[in-house]
This record gives sequence, structure tokens and C-alpha cells, in this order.
Amino acid sequence: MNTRTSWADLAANSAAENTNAGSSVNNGAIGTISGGASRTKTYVPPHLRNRPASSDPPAPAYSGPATSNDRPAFTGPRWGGSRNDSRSGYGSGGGRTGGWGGGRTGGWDRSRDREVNPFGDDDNTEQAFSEQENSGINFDAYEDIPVETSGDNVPPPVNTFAEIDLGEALNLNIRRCKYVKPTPVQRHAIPISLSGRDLMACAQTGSGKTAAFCFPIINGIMKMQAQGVQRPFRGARTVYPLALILSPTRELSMQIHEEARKFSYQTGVKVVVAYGGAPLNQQLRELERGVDILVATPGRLVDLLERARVSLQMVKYLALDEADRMLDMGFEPQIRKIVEQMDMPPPGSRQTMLFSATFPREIQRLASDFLYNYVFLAVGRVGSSTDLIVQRVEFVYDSDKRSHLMDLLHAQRANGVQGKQALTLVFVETKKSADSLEHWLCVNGFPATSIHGDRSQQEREQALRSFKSGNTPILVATDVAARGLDIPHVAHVVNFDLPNDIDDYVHRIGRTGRAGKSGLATAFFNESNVTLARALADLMQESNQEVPAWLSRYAARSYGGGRNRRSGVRFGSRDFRRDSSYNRGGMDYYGGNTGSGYGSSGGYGGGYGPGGTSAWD
Ligand SMILES: Nc1ncnc2c1ncn2[C@@H]1O[C@H](COP(=O)(O)OP(=O)(O)OP(=O)(O)O)[C@@H](O)[C@H]1O
Repeated sequence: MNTRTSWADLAANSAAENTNAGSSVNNGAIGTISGGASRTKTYVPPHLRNRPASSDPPAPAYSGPATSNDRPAFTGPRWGGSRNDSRSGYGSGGGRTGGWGGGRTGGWDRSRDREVNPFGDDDNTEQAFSEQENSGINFDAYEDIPVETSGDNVPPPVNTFAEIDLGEALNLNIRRCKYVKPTPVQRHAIPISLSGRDLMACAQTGSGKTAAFCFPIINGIMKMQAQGVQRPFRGARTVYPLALILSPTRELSMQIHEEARKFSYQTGVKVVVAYGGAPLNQQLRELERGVDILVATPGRLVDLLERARVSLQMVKYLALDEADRMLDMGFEPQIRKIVEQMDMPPPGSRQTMLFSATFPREIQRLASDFLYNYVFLAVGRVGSSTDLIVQRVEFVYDSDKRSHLMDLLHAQRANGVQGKQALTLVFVETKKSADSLEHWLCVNGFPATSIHGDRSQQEREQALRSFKSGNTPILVATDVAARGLDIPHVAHVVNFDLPNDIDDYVHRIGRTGRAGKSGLATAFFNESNVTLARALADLMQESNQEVPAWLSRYAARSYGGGRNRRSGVRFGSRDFRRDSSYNRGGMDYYGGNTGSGYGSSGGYGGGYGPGGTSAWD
């Protein structure tokens, strides 16, 4: 098929662009890992140098060998040996001696100067970073994205970080991250959250949602601490976080933790992460040192709650990242338990923020149980993919998939920059096929690794590190890596097996084309994917992609099949409260003004109250 050649060229070009991007991109999200192995391992902040060793021994990252990812054709990870586990941030960086114990009140001032610098740079960074901007971001790409807000009295958006009073310490960290101006979702979501409103926010992959929920939380906690918030005393071992951030995967929780630690550096706000598959004791020790923001996966959190090691009684902020995933069938019972059946304050007494790139209507309906008089925000159409990603679909029989993949990889390699293979993420359906494809790639001279639910947590983390560092530039993954992961320089996402659900496709391809950069996504389609055809064709068309004629033909035949949530509705999953069926129930969501402190006009043409307007319509 002659198109294959041009797609291979595209793959190669995208790869070249991403490889070229090099260090100019913000590597912030997991910056302690990406491209900086040796730096993070050896860095000791100036204020910690020449100190006696801590009485708190560095928490060992792994009990087993770090070279667990020892598949064939690897040259051995650069990361082996004494990995300095960035997760352990506060506790293990060396030098910190307690400071967070028990009912900490104001302990931060004493220990602030001992906080490990999560940026891994010198403390005198202000000048260095103020000169630079995050040059990897192409903000123009976002400028004309349509924005919809609904709810009463929606606070107006801002254009700059300076317009919002986030506090000096947080502003400094924003500069350290090289964020020069807010992304569209940040422009809208941050003022809404700062005003105290609950929020359901939908914005495209890679558009900066993490900061959008982290900044208001950190700012709010700084204010609470300034007012001398007191925590109850239920026993020395129970901790009382003020904010809870839940995410569906361990790796995403780790990533959010890393981001939140950067944003909260020297603000006095302590962030701790808890997720399954890692030693509980280590996480308990971290918690006992004090926690303001707890980032967690649901399973591990339920465990901690049942052991009465965490109480949610003081939670003022609840954020669900990938909220639609958190509320789908797999997670919903656990989320309900955490949010409704433990001791968390009810909606209205806490502030709840739900974020995702996709928000099916039925999930919005479920989610509204957790919210109080919320604002709905959609930046771009709900569930759309970003135009920054070039999407290709190729008809490939199962038996030909491996050779097609090989063609793409060869083309990328041939056009690679300085012989470097650009990062390629390959999604497959099952854990078994992930293992076998990884093995096959390695045997055929393409260093690959894999991430899926049957691998140990050590192996999963090792695989991610090895991928990010470029050591194994191909990562074969199941959907465990589909959401949220912010891996710089992923040039190409290959849907070797397409998912059944178009929303999963949107998240998967969203691992490339992030933060204003371009990316390439190639999907292998065959008869077993017909139920996805219509949604896929619609999505591609909406993102200005070339839809092959054969796919359009499949689409025409596959009305309403599968879990295609968009069938029959042209991407209509906006605020579900606008559905006539919703209002028929006698509920008038827009009727009552619950007093957010904003004038009824809000000074912004967003609100979808009666007579409200939308930038989309
Ligand atoms: N204002 C900003 N300026 C520059 N870079 C930013 C800004 N906000 C976020 N970024 C960067 O953009 C990248 C993507 O951000 P983030 O991971 O929060 O996206 P997301 O919207 O949560 O994506 P996903 O839907 O895949 O979870 C990150 O590397 C982050 O550091």
C-alpha cells in the first residue's frame, strides 16, 4: 500500500521533531526522571551539602534489583543500582530529621530550609528561570479553542498568572516550571476554583489540567495554614490531609505527586503519595511525617482508611483526575466508599474538582452526586482529540501487524536524529500480547520494554524510566499507560490493537502531541474494530484529519455499535444538565444562586444559565 510509505515518512518526521526538541521542552511533569538520570541521582541541594548523614536513612526504593526489566536485547538499564527514589522526596533526600512529626503545627518553618528541592537545581533559580519560557509550548495552538462554561455566576477567566493572587512562593515555583502564561484550561479553571466553586472540567490531553487543579489547592492550603488550621487528635498515627487527589493508576499518582511537590516547594504545603504495589510501611512513614495533600490510588487509600491511618475528616479539597475513569464501573464502588461512606465532609462543605479529557454523559450524571452547585467547563469539545496529533489509520490484518510495525520503526530509525530512536508507545489489548510483542521487538533489534498489570510495580517503574531515558525507546503498553502520563518526546503512538471505546483512543493518542507540541498516532484497524469505525471517523474528521474512504464506508455501516458513546450525537456530550431529560425531573440547576460571591452577570459571557451563551454556539 503506497500510503504506508508516506505514513512511515510522517512517523520519521514526527520522530525527528521530537528528538530535536531536546531539552528545550519543559520536562517538568516527571522532570526528576526524564532525561536527567544522573542528575537526580547525585544532586544534593546546596543547603544540604556538608551535613552529617541523616538519622533517617534514605528509604530504599526497591528491595529487589533495579535491573528487573531484563528482557533480551537490552544493554542494561542506566538506572540500575542505587536509584534515588524521587517518590521519597521529603523523607529520603538526606539531611531532614523529622520536622513533620505528629500534630504538626507550623513545623514547616523549622524544616523549610531542609526541604529537598524537587527541581533538582540550585535554589537561586529565580533569575535563571525568569529569563526563559517553556519554549516547547506552542500557545498559539490553543488560542482559538472554543470554551464552554455553564452553571450560574461563572467567575471570569484570566489571561496571566499575575492576575490571580496565588501567593509569592507558588508564583516562584510557576516560574521555576517555566510556565509563562496559563493554558486555556488553567485560565478558566483556576479562577473558578479559587472562588470556591465546585468544578467539572473537560480539556484536551496534554493541556495542563494537573496544574489547573493543583494551584488552587496549594493556594487554599497556604491560606488555611496562615490562618492556623488545627487538626484533631485521634491518635498519633492517624493523619488528616487537607486535600485529596485521586487518580486511577499508580504511575499517574506518582507523576501528580512529583508535579505537586514542585508547585508546592517552599510553600509550607506537604504532599505525600500512596499507591498499591509499593511497600506500605514506607508510605506510612511518609504520612506520619505530616501530609497536607494526599495523592492516592483508590485501592491503597481504602486500605489506609480501614487501618485508620488516614482520616478524611479535614479534607477541604477533593480532586479526581481522569474523573470519568474514576467513576466508571471499575472504580465507582471504591470512590463512593472513599467519598461518601467514610468521614469526608459532604459536597458543599468541601470543594470538589473533577478533571478529564473525556466526560461521557452518563458519567457526568454520576459525578454530579459528588458536586455542589458546580461549574461545568469544557475547553475544546468534550472528548475531542487535539489537532496537534496527526492521526493515521491503516487497514492491517492481525497477521500482518508485526511487519507493519516493523516498517514504521525502521523508517523512524532511518530518519532518527543522531542515530537516536524517537520514543514510540505501542498499545496492545492484553498483558500477554504486551509481553510477547516486547520480546519479539527485542529479538528483532528494537530495544523495547513493557508496562501492564501483570508486571510488578518495580518492573513497571523501571520500564517507564527506561523508556523516558531513551534506553528502551519503545514501550509496549496496555491501557494502564493510556491516561495522564506526561512523557516528554513521545513522537509516535501506535494503536497496534485499537481499544473498544473511542474515549480510550483519545487518551491513548494523547500521550503524544502534548503541551503544544505535535505528534503522530497510527492505528491498525481491521474487521474486529468495526464497532469503533463511526466514532473514529467522526473524531478524525472533527480534528481535521484525513479519513480514509474505506474507513468512512465502515463507519456508514456501523451505526451505534459497540461502546461508541457518540453515536447519533455530534460530540454533544456537553454539560449533561442541559439535557431536557435532566430538567424534566424538576431540578433546576441554574435557578438558585448559592452565593459564590460573584455578581450574577459574572462579567463573562460564559454562563449557561437561562439565556446563557457559549463560545461554541
Ligand atoms: N502554563 C503552562 N506553561 C507551560 N507548560 C505547561 C503549562 N501547564 C502545563 N504545562 C506542561 O504541559 C504538560 C502537560 O500537562 P498535564 O500533564 O497537566 O496535561 P493534562 O491536561 O493533565 O493531560 P492528560 O489529559 O493527558 O492527563 C506538562 O509537561 C506540563 O508541565
